[in-house]
Amino acid sequence: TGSSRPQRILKAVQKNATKGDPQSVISAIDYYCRHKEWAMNVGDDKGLILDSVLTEVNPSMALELGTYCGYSSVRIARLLSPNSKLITVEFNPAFAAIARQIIAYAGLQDKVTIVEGASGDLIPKMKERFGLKSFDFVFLDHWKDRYVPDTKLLEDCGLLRKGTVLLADNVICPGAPEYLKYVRNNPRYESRYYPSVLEYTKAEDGLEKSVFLG
Ligand SMILES: O=C(NCCCCc1cc2cnccc2s1)c1cc(-c2ccc(F)cc2)cc(O)c1O
Ligand SMILES: [Mg+2]
Repeated sequence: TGSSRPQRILKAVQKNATKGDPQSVISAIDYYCRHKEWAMNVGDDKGLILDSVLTEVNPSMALELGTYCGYSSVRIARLLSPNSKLITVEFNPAFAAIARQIIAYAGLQDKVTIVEGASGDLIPKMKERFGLKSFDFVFLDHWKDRYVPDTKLLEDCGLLRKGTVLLADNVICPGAPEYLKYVRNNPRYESRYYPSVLEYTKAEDGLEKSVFLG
């Protein structure tokens, strides 16, 4: 049994990035996934949009659904103010283990909590587990058919507040058509589409930003 793709990504970070330097970790992953082997990170094109939305929101409490190798966790956490936190949820324990090491290599372990499990099970437990009122920012990057049920779950669990920003990856490729319908036809959301490309390719993809109006 050889190494996994996430393990090879971790190796590339350890070889090419500088410990404690988040930007060098991001660049090392982007270089590896563009020139050696593709992987489902949000990537550098959509990453710039993620950065700009994050800088605008400046969240104290952020949630990410879908950690994978921790690429977007590093992108998000590097821009958080002191004392702000990111909770990131990953279903696959092997992915979570790699992400923990990549986030630590970037020096961001104090800002990021990785939680393993299914979003549908974990979201209802978040308030009590983390003593939080609500999220200021949510990045959806997990199973595309979970975007709608989990958004409804976040609403029902009182984890969204007036002004919470949801940012969804892959709304074109692989696609989240039900989610686009849900947020675009819902008076409780103000939505905007940011056109871009699928990570490391020329295929069309984009991010949907939706502000919860309460
Ligand atoms: O599937 C994608 N991401 C989700 C996988 C994570 C599964 C989880 C479920 C779950 C449940 N609960 C909690 C945490 C989690 S994490 C994905 C796929 C592509 C892609 C793949 C092939 C292709 F040809 C073109 C695009 C691109 C992307 O940017 C993606 O994000
Ligand atoms: Mg994605």
